[in-house]
Amino acid sequence: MSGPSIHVERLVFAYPDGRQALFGVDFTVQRGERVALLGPNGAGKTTLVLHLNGILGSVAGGTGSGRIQVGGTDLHREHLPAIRRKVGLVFQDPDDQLFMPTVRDDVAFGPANLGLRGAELRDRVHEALVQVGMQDHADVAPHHLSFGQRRRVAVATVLAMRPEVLVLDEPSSNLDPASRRELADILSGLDVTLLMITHDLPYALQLCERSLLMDDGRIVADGKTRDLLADQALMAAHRLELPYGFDPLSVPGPER
Ligand SMILES: Nc1ncnc2c1ncn2[C@@H]1O[C@H](COP(=O)(O)OP(=O)(O)OP(=O)(O)O)[C@@H](O)[C@H]1O
Repeated sequence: MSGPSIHVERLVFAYPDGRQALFGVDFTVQRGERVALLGPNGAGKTTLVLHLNGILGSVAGGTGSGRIQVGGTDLHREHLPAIRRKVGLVFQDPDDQLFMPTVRDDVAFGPANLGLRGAELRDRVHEALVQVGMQDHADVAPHHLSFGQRRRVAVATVLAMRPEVLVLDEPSSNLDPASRRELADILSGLDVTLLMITHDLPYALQLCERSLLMDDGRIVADGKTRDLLADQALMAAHRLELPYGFDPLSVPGPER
């Protein structure tokens, strides 16, 4: 299926304390695209993604204006349950998402709330755990897993809702190189639209053909990740730094 998956138009937002975080954000992400959201601390990245399923915005405090559509549905108060099924958020800290006695219970929580029961629920949970390679850990308590495994289970809790859009906040943070690579393989194999906040620029290059660069509540660049990272003036102007010796032009990008 093609067509826009996320469409944001003239999005403006100020927190209840008056702090303006978004100053008119416009972008569209097509279905199945993988897009990195880059930018320095305080650029507005989290504020933007929290709008995508109505956690923030005029519906939930603060003042704002603009238009958000997910899968062609306008984000209005009356569509919030539908939008929240379409947009799955994976937070930076998996422990914010895991609170049940076992991995299976955590992954079942969302679909059970949707009304799934019995074999249908079991199949849904198994499918999500297979997607992240954690099917052999279904009966384990999440706090007995490694951080990398907990992050994969957090992704599974969201995938079990069969979202159209998967939004990840810093998916590679605190992962060792092997876990980082395993997660990249999992994410690149998913059939979803993916929007990923990251300060890990090589990870953005590896996973996302396209990047949006935010600063001061605005999108200041939108293009191929490789081109953005190779633009030294752009990078310096927005306080982004590649690891020492890393040449974005010498690394193969995502195969799509
Ligand atoms: N709950 C809040 N109340 C008031 N201001 C906030 C709140 N959360 C964020 N802000 C402000 O909004 C602006 C954007 O913050 P945001 O967290 O969206 O940036 P970010 O790009 O995600 O940063 P980081 O990379 O550090 O996570 C900042 O100036 C921040 O101080």
